[in-house]
Amino acid sequence: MAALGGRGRAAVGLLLRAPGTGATPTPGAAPRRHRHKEKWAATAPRIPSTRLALHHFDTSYSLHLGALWPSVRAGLLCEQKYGALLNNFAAADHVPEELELLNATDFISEALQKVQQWQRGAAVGEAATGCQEGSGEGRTGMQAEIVAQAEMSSPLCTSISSKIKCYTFPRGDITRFRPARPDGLGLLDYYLMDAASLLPVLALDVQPDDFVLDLCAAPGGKTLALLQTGFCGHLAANDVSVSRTKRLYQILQSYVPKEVRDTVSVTSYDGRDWDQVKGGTFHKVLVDVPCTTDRHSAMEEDNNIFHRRRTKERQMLPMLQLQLLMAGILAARPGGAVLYSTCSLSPLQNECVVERALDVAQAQFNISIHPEDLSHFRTLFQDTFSFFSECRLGELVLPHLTANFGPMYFCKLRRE
Ligand SMILES: C[S@@+](CC[C@H](N)C(=O)[O-])C[C@H]1O[C@@H](n2cnc3c(N)ncnc32)[C@H](O)[C@@H]1O
Repeated sequence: MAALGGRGRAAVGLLLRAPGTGATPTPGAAPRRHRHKEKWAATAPRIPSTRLALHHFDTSYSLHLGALWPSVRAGLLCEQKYGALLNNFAAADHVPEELELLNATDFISEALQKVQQWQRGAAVGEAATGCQEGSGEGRTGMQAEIVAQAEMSSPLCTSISSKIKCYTFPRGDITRFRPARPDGLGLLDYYLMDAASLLPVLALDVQPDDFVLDLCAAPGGKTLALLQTGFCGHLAANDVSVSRTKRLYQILQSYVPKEVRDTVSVTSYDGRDWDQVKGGTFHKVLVDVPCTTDRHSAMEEDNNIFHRRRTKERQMLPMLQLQLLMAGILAARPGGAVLYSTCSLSPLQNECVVERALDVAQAQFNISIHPEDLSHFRTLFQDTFSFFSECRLGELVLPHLTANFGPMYFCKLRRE
């Protein structure tokens, strides 16, 4: 594979000059190279990266999220909540019962049941009022609401893979899951992850025999979830980091039987060059990009992208994200879907990257892309997650003390 100069990368370089794609300056920004400043820098007390991150978030997110920011901030600074993704490949039939005894529920099947109830409620209401289908005449306010909910949620109901099961504790319940256990063959019974990370996988809506590309796959939580659908005809899992790719191998080894692992190809390419290998071939592409990982940046000094030494890398993130998204778009076949996701609240890394990709795809490649409406996710999963209702494009899960998942941004694009 060529190291540089993929079609997407060059085109993005030409078009990415607009203001607003760079990260905002923070107190951590590198000083200009003057002798006296270097001397000062060597003796100045080191500001923790977590503090720099919080300062940056306070400045930009208070503007973006307004009155919601203090609550989201508290969520970021408190213990994260997990979900237990059941491993369908393990012999673990007893696990659902064990988890339900603890008061955990599978939030996906619960949401599907809710839609079915709404649909039944809507049908009964229509019958009772003799209201003509689609006309809406004669509905009470309550009936109209039920019908609206049923209609909004039905696209998801038909598309969601009910094979993915993920248990979470109810809002406000901060019980922790026990560590995963092996079955008789050594496969672990569940995978603990941020339950909001499953939403991009559900939105991708993998269908039987789909060719799926996971462009930034390591350490592999979403790869594992994609495999739980049982639908991937072939799964290409790629990540540029060799060390993180090893972690992906370990997860596959611990959760997936050999015959299924054999349908997965793991590579360590720079994802920006992917179109030079296998352009236009995938039905579904997941582009889960590197980002400011806001929760980690607010809490952990280790490997923190707000460290002064990483200022340039951080400022270049939106460019890298755009290049990766473009590579994902070029890897999708016409009619295929691309799912872009981050674990950041930053609109510069979220909506702005998607909007720019739509422009680049049209202007440089004559490819039309349509963002798909995922607002029914908000209706369906409102009991489990707190959503931001004002994204220009895509959906955003906000951390909240009673449902401390996310942040998770996801946006689905359809290639024409
Ligand atoms: C948010 S993480 C992915 C998490 C993963 N999808 C999961 O669910 O476990 C982003 C990943 O992008 C990878 N990455 C960074 N730059 C990349 C590039 N140019 N090409 C491919 N992967 C890249 C990083 O190594 C990192 O593992």
